[in-house]
Amino acid sequence: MSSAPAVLEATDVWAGYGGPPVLAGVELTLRPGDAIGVLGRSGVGKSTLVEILGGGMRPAQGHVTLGGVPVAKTPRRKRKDVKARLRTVHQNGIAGVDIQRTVEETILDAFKEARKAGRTTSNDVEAALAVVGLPIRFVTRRVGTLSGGERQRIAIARALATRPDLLLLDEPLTAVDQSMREEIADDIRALVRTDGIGLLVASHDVRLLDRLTDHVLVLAEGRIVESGPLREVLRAPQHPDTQALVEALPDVVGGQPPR
Ligand SMILES: Nc1ncnc2c1ncn2[C@@H]1O[C@H](COP(=O)(O)OP(=O)(O)OP(=O)(O)O)[C@@H](O)[C@H]1O
Repeated sequence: MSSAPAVLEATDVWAGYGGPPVLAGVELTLRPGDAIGVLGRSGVGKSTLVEILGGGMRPAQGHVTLGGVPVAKTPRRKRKDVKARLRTVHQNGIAGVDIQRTVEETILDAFKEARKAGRTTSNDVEAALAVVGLPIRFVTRRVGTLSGGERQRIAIARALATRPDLLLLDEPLTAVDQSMREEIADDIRALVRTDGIGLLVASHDVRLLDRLTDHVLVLAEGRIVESGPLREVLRAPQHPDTQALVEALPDVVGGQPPR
């Protein structure tokens, strides 16, 4: 991981929905070009953490900063800047995109929005689509006619087109088949590395995290209980939740780690 100043910093983050806390003192730091995975049992709070890191939900306690600026308490005039520097792609892919727009318009809108916020972007729709393995013929398709997996890929292409400082992905590519998912993961990984984009991916999909990230955090009992390169964490799991996860993945620990 790099030693550059942090792009994202979460300090003592607590959150919940009225019952017991879901997050209870999460700490994490992400530097430009870092690609971090968040693993954890279903319902442990991965999506909640992504929401908080992206400024979509305020923590009950603690704070999150993007390049030193709080993501949740940003004054309205600065909100656009934060939005341009940080992109979140949710599980359901393309929420918030007009399904009547074509793929080309959707990507061009993202370029335009980023330039308005002072970002330098290309205007190359073909290159933006190529990162997620979609050929140029998709440009004329209306978003509403795309399959679930294609929508997820457009959502990621659109987020990356703006060249954010930070990209947050919550269970990306769930609707894309395994071999395609790995290819796309490799392309995204190469781009974030080249451009120094910080990447955080919450997922159950260990193979995806293996392709996409160089470090994982395990979330359990509201906190980060393990941290390290994925294969090391899976080879010597310390926490019962990580052990359970490994038991469900015999091929990963049985001498055949993910490729
Ligand atoms: N709006 C809400 N109101 C009440 N409880 C919620 C709400 N959203 C999430 N929760 C609860 O908070 C906990 C954490 O949910 P979250 O979606 O963050 O977990 P997750 O790790 O992303 O789960 P999964 O892997 O199944 O997607 C769960 O127990 C969930 O039921």
